[in-house]
Amino acid sequence: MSQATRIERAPVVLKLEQVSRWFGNVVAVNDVSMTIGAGVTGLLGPNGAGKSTLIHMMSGFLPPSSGSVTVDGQATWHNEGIYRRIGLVPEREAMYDGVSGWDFVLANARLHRLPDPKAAARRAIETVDMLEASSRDVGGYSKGMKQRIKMATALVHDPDVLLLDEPFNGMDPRQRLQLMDLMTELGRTGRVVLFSSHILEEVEQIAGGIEVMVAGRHAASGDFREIRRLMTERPHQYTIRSSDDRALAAALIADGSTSGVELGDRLNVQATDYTRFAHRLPVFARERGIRLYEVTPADESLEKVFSYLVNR
Ligand SMILES: Nc1ncnc2c1ncn2[C@@H]1O[C@H](COP(=O)(O)OP(=O)(O)OP(=O)(O)O)[C@@H](O)[C@H]1O
Repeated sequence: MSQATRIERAPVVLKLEQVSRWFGNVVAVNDVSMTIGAGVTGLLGPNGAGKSTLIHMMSGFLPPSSGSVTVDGQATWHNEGIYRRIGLVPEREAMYDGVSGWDFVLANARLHRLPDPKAAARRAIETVDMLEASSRDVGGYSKGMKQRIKMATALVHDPDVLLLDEPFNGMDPRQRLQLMDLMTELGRTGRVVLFSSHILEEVEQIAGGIEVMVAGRHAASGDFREIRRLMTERPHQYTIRSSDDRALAAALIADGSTSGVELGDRLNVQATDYTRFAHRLPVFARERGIRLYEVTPADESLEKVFSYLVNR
């Protein structure tokens, strides 16, 4: 992706004060207060934690049941002036297959009543490096390409606040890196860039600060290293696929960084010392000529860590 516009702007503040939102009897967001400033912030939490609900309220598409969500002191809900300052990349795809990427972004530029919608659409599409493919129909795009066109749509009016719901879903490693660079650049130019994820490692790579949600509640906030340290004190579970799971399991069990391994379709490992495990695993594999195909943090373990944060 090409570099985002470098225009510096006055730092923006997105503020939530005692925000709750319920759907019938379900409390999706429960008394959440947070202040998010310029830069990249990760909104982290297990499935169903309330991340999407929070993002919808931040974007002004959903009213809080109680409390307030403001950008620079102005409520986001039902506020047209604020809509012009916010860009949203929703988790779900709300795109028409028979429409080209170009038309999709242009339609949004027109909805924002931009003075030169074509120039704005072109700039946004260039930013996400999709100019060449933009004349093709969205139906033929890969998941990653759709994600980039959604991003162009959110950027077309050059918003101060960019909200992204699980933006890395379905992206290959190269696309992930490109998006991470773009988000970092946007954050550096004074914008609020907030993205949700349930994957800790993703957030770790780009977020300056993090906000952790668990079961609708605000569980932790602020410095990533501090929260990470709390998390590393708990055992982490990983699922591994390799060319020789059995030999890898034997090596790991002999090492002090794991407290348990389970050999089935895949190799499940419980790492007690995360740093040592992350360092030793590739070394073991290389020494034994084993190829590592996949190392994935298992979600349940993160959920345990999250609930640990809430209950501490
Ligand atoms: N429109 C709705 N009607 C009823 N319940 C809802 C609605 N939207 C969300 N919920 C409920 O609110 C809770 C929080 O959901 P939300 O989608 O905000 O979580 P999330 O952290 O984004 O999860 P995920 O990572 O799975 O998207 C869940 O229990 C969900 O079932």
